[in-house]
Amino acid sequence: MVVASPASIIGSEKIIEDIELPVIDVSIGDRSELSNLIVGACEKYGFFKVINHRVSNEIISKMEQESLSFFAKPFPEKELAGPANPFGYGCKNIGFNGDIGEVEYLVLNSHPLSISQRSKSISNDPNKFSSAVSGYIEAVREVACEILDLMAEGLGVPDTSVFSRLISDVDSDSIIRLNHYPPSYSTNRVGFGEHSDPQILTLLRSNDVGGLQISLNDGAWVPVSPDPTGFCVNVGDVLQAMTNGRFVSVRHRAVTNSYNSRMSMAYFAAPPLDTEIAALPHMVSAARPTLYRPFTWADYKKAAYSLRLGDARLDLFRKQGDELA
Ligand SMILES: C=C1C[C@]23C[C@@]1(O)CC[C@H]2[C@@]12CC[C@H](O)[C@@](C)(C(=O)O1)[C@H]2[C@@H]3C(=O)O
Ligand SMILES: O=C(O)CCC(=O)C(=O)O
Ligand SMILES: [Fe+2]
Repeated sequence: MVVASPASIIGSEKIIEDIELPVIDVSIGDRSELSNLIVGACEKYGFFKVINHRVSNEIISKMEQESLSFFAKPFPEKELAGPANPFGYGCKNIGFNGDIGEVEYLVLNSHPLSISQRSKSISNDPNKFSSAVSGYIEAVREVACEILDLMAEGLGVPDTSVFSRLISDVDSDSIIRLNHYPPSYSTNRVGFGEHSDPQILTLLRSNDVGGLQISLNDGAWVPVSPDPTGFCVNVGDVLQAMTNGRFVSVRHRAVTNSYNSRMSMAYFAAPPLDTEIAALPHMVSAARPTLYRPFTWADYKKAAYSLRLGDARLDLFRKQGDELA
């Protein structure tokens, strides 16, 4: 039996308020400047904010409205869309290994057919729900593809669609997660504990209530100021492996706000299950040998789901001593 540990109270950790995280205006015309800014942010923080993207307000507010309506339902009705195994509605329990947090959520596979089937247990107007979710996914996927192409260009990789091809594949294993963190009234609490995202890239949009924090290497936490008009973008473990550690899959967490509800929606861009993940040849040299053994996305997902939220999954695939050649 797995015993859940209580969601912790935010206490004595070091919180650094005065670091300016990179904000990237993707509407600027100069592609080479844009790709250099993105590469710099991914190397230093594994994280940046995107503004002036092309996802319309209409698409975002339709999605937000559906999310609000779902979380506003009485608990027994929401439970009909659960349990999250891993898709569906979950409350407080995260994953299968005893992690808990002050959050309720809905995780959906990104395929329109799967959304449409599941929407029957989620919404009183399933067609409206599935059209809002599919429209949102299509629009954020386009932004994600554009960002991934700019990354490849900035890294000098000859095949500039090497990353975006994986997430635009019809069999891509991308998912969407809607999170709702109710106010905690007294002390701030951990809503979604420290972790890295397993996939290639995450695009997260939230309402105007803060809570997201990213971890610096020394254990200090940097709060990310909320901006409902932009996206927070972070590198996932697969992109760290494909760039041979040049980009970092940043550890992050979400804490509750004392007075207001935080709502976030995260799109996790992933490759098809049978994709073999290995460092791109361009990222490997004598001075920078391959860090990870090749694995398929299916292998990686299996490992991720067998571990706790905060475990360093990628370390399982790290080459040791004489394997480093
Ligand atoms: C504890 C877990 C929840 C998670 C699967 C895992 O075993 C480890 C990774 C977790 C995570 C983090 C990013 C995403 O929110 C998520 C959907 C994912 O792909 O990996 C969650 C998983 C989950 O909640 O099912
Ligand atoms: O809600 C947030 O700000 C973070 C959520 C998150 O990290 C996740 O869903 O993986
Ligand atoms: Fe995350």
